Amino acid sequence: MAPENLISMLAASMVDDAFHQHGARFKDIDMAERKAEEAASRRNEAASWLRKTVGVVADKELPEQPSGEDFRLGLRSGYILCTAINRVQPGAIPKVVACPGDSVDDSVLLAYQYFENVRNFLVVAREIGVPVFEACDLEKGGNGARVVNSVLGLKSYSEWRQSGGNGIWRYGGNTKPTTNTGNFFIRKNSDPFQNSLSRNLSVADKFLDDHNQNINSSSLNAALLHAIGSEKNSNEALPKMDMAESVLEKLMDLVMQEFDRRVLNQADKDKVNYKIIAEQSPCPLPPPPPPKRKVLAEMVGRKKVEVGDENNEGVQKELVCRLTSENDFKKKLEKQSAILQLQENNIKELKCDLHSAKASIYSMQNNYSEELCKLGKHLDSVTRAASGYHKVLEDNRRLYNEIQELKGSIRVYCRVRPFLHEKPNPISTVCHLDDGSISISTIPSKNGKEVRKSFSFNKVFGSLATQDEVFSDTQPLVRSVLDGYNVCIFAYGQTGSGKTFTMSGPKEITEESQGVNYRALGDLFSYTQQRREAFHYDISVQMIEIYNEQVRDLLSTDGNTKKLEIRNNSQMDLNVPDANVVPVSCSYDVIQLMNIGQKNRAVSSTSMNDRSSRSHSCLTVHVQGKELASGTLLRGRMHLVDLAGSERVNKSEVTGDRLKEAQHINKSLSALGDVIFALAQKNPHVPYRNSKLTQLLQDSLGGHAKTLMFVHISPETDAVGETISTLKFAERVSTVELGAARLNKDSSEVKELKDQIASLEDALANKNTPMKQKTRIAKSPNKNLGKKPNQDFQELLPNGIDSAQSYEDWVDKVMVNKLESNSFDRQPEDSMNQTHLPDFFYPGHRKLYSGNVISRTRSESATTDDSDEFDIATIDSSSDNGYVGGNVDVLMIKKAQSRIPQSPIKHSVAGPSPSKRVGNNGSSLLQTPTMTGRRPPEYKRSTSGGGKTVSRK
Ligand SMILES: Nc1ncnc2c1ncn2[C@@H]1O[C@H](COP(=O)(O)OP(=O)(O)OP(=O)(O)O)[C@@H](O)[C@H]1O
Repeated sequence: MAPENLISMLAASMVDDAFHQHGARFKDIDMAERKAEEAASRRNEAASWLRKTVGVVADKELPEQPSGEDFRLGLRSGYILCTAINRVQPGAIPKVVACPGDSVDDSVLLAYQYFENVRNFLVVAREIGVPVFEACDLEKGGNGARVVNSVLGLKSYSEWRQSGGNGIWRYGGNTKPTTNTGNFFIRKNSDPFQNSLSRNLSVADKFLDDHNQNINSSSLNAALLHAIGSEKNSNEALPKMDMAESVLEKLMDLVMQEFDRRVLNQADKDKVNYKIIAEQSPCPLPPPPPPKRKVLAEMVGRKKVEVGDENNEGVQKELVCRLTSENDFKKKLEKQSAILQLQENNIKELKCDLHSAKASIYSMQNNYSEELCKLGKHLDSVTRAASGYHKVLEDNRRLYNEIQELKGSIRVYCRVRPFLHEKPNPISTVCHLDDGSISISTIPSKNGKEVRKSFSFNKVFGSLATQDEVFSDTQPLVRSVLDGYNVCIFAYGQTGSGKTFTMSGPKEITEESQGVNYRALGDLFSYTQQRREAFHYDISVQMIEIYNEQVRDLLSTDGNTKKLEIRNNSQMDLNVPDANVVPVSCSYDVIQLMNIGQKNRAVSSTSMNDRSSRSHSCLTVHVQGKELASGTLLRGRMHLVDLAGSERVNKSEVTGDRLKEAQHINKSLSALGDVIFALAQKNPHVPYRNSKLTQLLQDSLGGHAKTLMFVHISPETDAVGETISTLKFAERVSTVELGAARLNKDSSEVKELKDQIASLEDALANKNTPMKQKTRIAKSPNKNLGKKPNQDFQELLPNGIDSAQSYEDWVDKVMVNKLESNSFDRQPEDSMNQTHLPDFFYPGHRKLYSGNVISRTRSESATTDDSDEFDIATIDSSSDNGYVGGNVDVLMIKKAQSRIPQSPIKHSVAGPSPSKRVGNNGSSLLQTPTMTGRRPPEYKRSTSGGGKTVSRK
């Protein structure tokens, strides 16, 4: 083998050895830290040996584990070192200059003496074979490691001597004799690199030894010479140790080069590996460690400087650490790639799992969607069935309501007043109530058992019901006025039971406590606003009261309302052009008017109610709507009636005027009872005219109006008698069927015709032509189209009879005859002398509507006492000349009719019911005859001819 190859092989072998043996040992240990640790450990070892041997470590006391600087400076005087060597080898240094302590100045003299000590120590140490240092190493910035190394060498020597001094001592465990004074690379036995180096150096030593014996003949000689670059001197005999040093230096160079080359190769490989791993890694890897090339170059440079120094173990150690860390990094990378591989495998497995999970989810989804589909179908059928059921229910309700509508049943709402005076645990007679029924507990019967009576109504409101709740159930009825229906809402009940509260509100009215009257008008106005695009509405109101059987206009300032002027002058301020019918355009007007009306109403204090209404009040709202597109007219009228309360005079303890009022009230309510009774029994005769009240309500109770009664009861036990009778009465009212409500609708053509008739009528009147008796057979209802009722009626009058006169007399006659003949009617004693209801309560009131109206409703004609005298014919609403609208029964004179062929259709004849007929001037027929008290001589009732006729004398 060539010598250069041998040296290279030696270097490579050393590097291999170092990598192989100690690669894993320094895993994860930081090089600098490790170096520092080791240096500290060696220093501590040296310090502790000095402490043990000399007693002190330094010229002054040092901590247990001194720093490098402290340790080094502490030995500056050389005293401790010399003492230590004398202890190991007594008398080795005969003269040692003692350390003077802190008090002595560090003068030049002392420095010299110290130097002497140090020099003596180094000389002896060198003789013994202990590693030495430079004197300057004890100064600031000196190489402390060499000082420590020297002390530890001394320690080692001391131990060797103590153990008997067998063999040849050599620091580092080498058994080579210590006679040489050369520098050593040898380090502690524990140092890994040292082991490798030692082993390889042993090879070198052996080689050198061999070479020494046969220096000129062996090829190794050339290798060594080559290694030290002294080939030309190969024949010269070199001193063995000098040659060894040169060989070692060269060897170290080669080791470093080999090391550097390998590390650089490894760095390149790592770089490639890192790139591959980074590409495969699912998550970003930490950046690769910086290339070691520069560091190594530095190390190599440093090695060059330090080679030959016995303290270059730091560099060696550092190199080993570098190698180790590189190795660690490689292992780390391998480990990471193994982890990555593992993770890849795991991911593959997970992917498989995911696929299978997905597959099972898809199948589950399919199953579920099938199930859902089935459920959906099932649900669909159930929903259809349910909606069908609901529809059936709804239809039932609708049909029921329609039947009710068709029957025209009077709706009855019951309201229970709360207790007024707060008593602890008041006992209520109302033991149960729900939406449509109420049970009253009556006085215990003789056997002590509580008796309960139950009543059913359209709606029952408990004592906690608010005004708003009460109105909300009334609202649809109110709104139908705008559609052309006649509506009547009246409050009935015992005195103090809450009628006025429901209709108007409490004494101090707020928005919340407003009663039906205010709310109804407010609602009408807001509803007209909603419809303003399609309809134009005119709304007017009136307010009257029936007080002691007298009718008084609560908003009027003239006539029989003189008293009102005295009671309240405020209405003068209103500046209303027509006091009877007041056009209103907004809720504010209405509120003002109603407030005045309320104030004008007769109210007194009784023991039952401190603000007891002593009159029946009626607020009438007239509505005329015009459909803008077609010109069709809709007419509706609404009575809002607050009746005076019935009272037992002995209970209310009234006397004088109050008593008289109570009697009138009770009488009129009794008349109302009679009317209801007759209607409920479907009696042919209904005694409307027995009181002003029944006359007032005649349209609503007997016509085709929508009628609602609020029946009020008090909850107190002492009122149970009145409560029961009130509820019985209300129940009877609810059985009254008025027939379907009729729409008051005139098409524009009808209106035109009416206007024509009116003008013709005027022309006729102007001509003053004697009226011929004419009969007219209504072959069809349309025949009556455009006929004014008066015209019809005048057509029926005999020749030569003044129409107006005859008309009045005729009515009177009929009435008188009827009164005389029908003892069932309980006509009020003073009926003929009393003021009658103002004409605005009747259809065709001239102030509101164009054209005079002679009309009455079918029910009226069918059930009044006139019914047996007249044939009744029904005409279609389209031919209705009257305000009431719908079927209008007109009178037909049988005699006159006899000349005319009978129509197969039921005839409609001219002529109103006496109770409803109005004269040419539009005033109520009822008013005129009774006001005058005259009886019409021209007419008499005749039953000849077998039919229901009215004949002229
Ligand atoms: N639902 C109610 N909530 C609170 N207070 C009520 C209610 N109903 C009636 N009242 C009060 O009861 C008292 C009597 O009521 P109201 O004057 O309305 O009775 P009435 O039936 O009109 O009596 P009358 O027939 O004597 O005129 C009043 O003080 C009224 O405020």
